[in-house]
Amino acid sequence: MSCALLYIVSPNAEISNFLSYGLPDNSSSIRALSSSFDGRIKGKKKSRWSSFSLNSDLKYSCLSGSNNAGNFPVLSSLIANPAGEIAISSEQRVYDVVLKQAALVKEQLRSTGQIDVKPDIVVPGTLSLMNEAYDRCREVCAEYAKTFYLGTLLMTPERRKAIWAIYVWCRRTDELVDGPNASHITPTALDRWESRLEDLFAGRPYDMLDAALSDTVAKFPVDIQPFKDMIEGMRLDLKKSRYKNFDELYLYCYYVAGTVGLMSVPVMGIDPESQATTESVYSSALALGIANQLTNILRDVGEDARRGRVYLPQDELMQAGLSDEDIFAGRVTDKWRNFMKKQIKRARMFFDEAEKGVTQLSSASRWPVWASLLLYRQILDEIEANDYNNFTKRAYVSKAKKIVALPVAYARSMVGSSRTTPRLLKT
Ligand SMILES: CC(C)=CCC/C(C)=C/CC/C(C)=C/CC/C(C)=C/COP(=O)(O)OP(=O)(O)O
Repeated sequence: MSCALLYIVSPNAEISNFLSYGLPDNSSSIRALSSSFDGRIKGKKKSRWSSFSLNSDLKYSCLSGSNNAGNFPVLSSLIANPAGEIAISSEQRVYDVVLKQAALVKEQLRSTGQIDVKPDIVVPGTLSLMNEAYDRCREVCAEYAKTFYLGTLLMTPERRKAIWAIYVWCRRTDELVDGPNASHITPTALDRWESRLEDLFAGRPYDMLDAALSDTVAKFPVDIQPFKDMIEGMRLDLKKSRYKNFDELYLYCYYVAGTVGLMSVPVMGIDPESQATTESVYSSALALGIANQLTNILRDVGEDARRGRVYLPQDELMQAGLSDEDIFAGRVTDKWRNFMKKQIKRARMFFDEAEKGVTQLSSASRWPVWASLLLYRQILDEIEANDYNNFTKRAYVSKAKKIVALPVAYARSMVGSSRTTPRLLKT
């Protein structure tokens, strides 16, 4: 979740060991993959926390619409399949998950009047073990997502620990298909990873890192669905390297990044005085995940192509007079620039959608989210500054720009939700 802020430095072997700690003997492929946390980061391999189509013009014209359930932009709620039948779009399907997550939070608000962290049930000896488990998560987060980690220090102790635990689980999941041993991963290994997830949600964690997440999900209204969906994204990545249209790419982006937004909101918390609906805050969180992923895809076009992957809507490429061959050849032409301009415009729309929700988060959670949003969005500016050469130039935000972004993010985080109608008075 924090990837937009990963200022990654030399990964450390000890931390790698945490990631493979306690894997079942029969899951040697998971063990091999999980234990290889380091390689990809140093070598800057393609990350899953990285990697979108829609009938382009239609997409933009629909963007200001809203569906009947909230302020979620209906980008493509109904789409026609090649046979001309109308099908439910990925966005609509994903929105159902958003509604479910929001309902869980509302349920808790109704019963307790606030989003409360359940107290620790202290069984002698277990508290220190749990502290140790969270401490390991903290170390991983501090090592791999330095700036985000600093941001989490502004959160309440319970929230920050929970964010670390979620971060570590996402990172481990990502490593299964993006780590150095990714070529050994099979759908069966992902199935095993999913049953481990179910176990930890049922209070039966397999290892210490799982134990921290198990504790987190018992304390916060976090649902299993986004976690399962992230694993689904990994399955998709194993079998798919082309996306027919934006609808398909949107679903992929939801799986691998939008899910992170949905996992984070129940922990980050919504400002008790927020006037926004819970659904709209979840929609913004989802939009931030999608925006980050689209940006990541646009930044990494060349790197992905070298792995035989094209995470761009094939129909839009075709409409622009481009093909996979143009991408593999890496030629920056006017056709490519025009295509890229549209893709960048779409990613920015998702960032705009995300912005609406940041101000609704609880005050202590806003700063890290603003910082990650501002920094990741700047990658799009850098792609433009590179004259759209994302084949051989990696767009990155300079240290100086990052440093400037932090106080800007801090200043924005001071602006919260409107104070007129406290959220508890809303239905
Ligand atoms: C906006 C509201 C209401 C809440 C915030 C909810 C959150 C935290 C959303 C963030 C979702 C997120 C960070 C998803 C990960 C997306 C992504 C593309 C990560 C990139 O990961 P890496 O590929 O490791 O990054 P780099 O390659 O840039 O290091």
